[in-house]
Amino acid sequence: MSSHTASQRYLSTRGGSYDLSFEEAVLKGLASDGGLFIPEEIPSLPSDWVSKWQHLSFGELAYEIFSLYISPFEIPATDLKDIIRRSYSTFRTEDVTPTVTLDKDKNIHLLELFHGPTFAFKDVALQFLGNLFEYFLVRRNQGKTGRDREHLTVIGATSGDTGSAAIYGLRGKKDVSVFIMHPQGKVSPIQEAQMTTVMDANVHNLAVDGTFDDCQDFVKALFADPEINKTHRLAAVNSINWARILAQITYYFYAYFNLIRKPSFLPASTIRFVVPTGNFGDILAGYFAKRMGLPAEKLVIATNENDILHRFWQTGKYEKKPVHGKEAEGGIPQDGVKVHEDGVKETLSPAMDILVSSNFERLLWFLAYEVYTTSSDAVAQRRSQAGEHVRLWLDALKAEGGFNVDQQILAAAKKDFESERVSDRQTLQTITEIFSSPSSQGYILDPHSAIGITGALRSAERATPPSTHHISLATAHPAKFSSAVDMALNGQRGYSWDVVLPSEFVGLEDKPRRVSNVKKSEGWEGVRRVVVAEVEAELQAVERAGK
Ligand SMILES: Cc1ncc(COP(=O)(O)O)c(C=O)c1O
Ligand SMILES: N[C@@H](CCOP(=O)(O)O)C(=O)O
Repeated sequence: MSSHTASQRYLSTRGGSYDLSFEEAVLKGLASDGGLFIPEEIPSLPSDWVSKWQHLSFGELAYEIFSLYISPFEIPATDLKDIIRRSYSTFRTEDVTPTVTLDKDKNIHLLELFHGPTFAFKDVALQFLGNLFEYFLVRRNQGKTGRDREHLTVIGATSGDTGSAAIYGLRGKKDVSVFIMHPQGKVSPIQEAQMTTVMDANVHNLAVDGTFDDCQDFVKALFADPEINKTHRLAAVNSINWARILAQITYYFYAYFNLIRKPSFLPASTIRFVVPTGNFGDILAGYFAKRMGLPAEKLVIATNENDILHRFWQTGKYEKKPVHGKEAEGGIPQDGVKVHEDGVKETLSPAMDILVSSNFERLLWFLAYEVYTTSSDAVAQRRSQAGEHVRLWLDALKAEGGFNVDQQILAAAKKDFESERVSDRQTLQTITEIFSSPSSQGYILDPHSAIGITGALRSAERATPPSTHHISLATAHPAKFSSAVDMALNGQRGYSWDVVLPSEFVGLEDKPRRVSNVKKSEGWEGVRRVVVAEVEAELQAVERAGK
């Protein structure tokens, strides 16, 4: 009997690697052919999943879901349970990801994902990933000393939230150095302070004078570089890492169970999840949940004015197209709004200022598999055919800045997803309206979560049957984005910034910081130089300290 089921083995979306274990997929992060890892098969739920799972705690539910993707021969049940317990014990609420109802009449609910250490949804996955890295390293390094020990060099790109969540998940961990690139001046002041005030020796912040996409390109270039891969074991914390997606599946199920317990949820009710989307990681976890059997009628992608995904769902064309300030919907605040040469627009929801969404590649693989392969072919052949389609699309994106899919692929994408594009003007309006609405009682949304709620309200307008419930994902705490929140709420009765600010953030911006600057013009080779030098210095310091 095989020790791994198909859902516990991993392949690359570009067809270059297959039959990898969960540990290999997680530690490699990105496949050597440039593809992303996905399980060879999406597991189905046990037939009694509702009765068996509906009263489980968040951690217990996570264990049931993770076990479908991780063989117990790789991580024994007791160890996996312990990793999960430690990962979610750092959250400020026992519920981990509670759901609140914002509008009873319209059945709009908010899934709050910001109760972890850095106040953003990334903590759900990165607390887990940090402990997972540690677990694998302890196991691999047993009995080894000095330079014989395996050392992970974690490289990440952030538009603000992944960086802080990764740093908090990995700070102080043995045998791991973590390098986080952020676009200089384009993350919020609190996000920047969260990252750069962490003084643990294994944490390295790099400020790049470019956009998030530049940082993400540097990460991918480093993973593809044979030179650094010879000397360093690189690992990914971005949602290119499969464990990030896996960990995010849990809250879709958890929210579902919370919802079906509500008296307003009737047997005939349907559910839509609305997800503020940038890199397509969060919503991809919803897609996995849906494919596993979670009864979600649709997943609604809500983008800001960086709307490559929305345009794809409208036209079937995935294209990096410059967004011109004057053309942008809503038109405010236009003065001083920067549109970068590559087309990324600086919006009030900066964590979603992303042009190319990494995880879209994972969805493309499943669409190609569904549309272009037939069940009469051998499974291995079907997988490699799907990989070949993905490779061609991604090559065209690189060479020509975009690609078109045919109507069949677009129709398959529309089966599970809808999309909405939300302007800055609308984002502010939603924050104001929700705050002043009697039904939501002064609730303060952060701008990303406001994009989700705007999408939910629009979807509710057209959703049939009328008993549709919308669960919109609240991806960050409002205190992380003071300028947008202030812009929307200043002067509103009952609003004061002091009420928003958690004690954890008080004084954070005055603490000493450590960050190195990297010029975009130095390219990924410039980043490589910094990484190599700083890892070496760190290892020498560990040796000197005799640890
Ligand atoms: C606050 C916030 N909301 C939404 C997103 C978009 O999530 P995803 O990139 O998984 O689509 C991000 C960043 O990724 C974020 O930091
Ligand atoms: N919004 C993200 C961008 C990186 O996305 P990831 O989910 O792939 O890590 C951020 O906050 O850094």
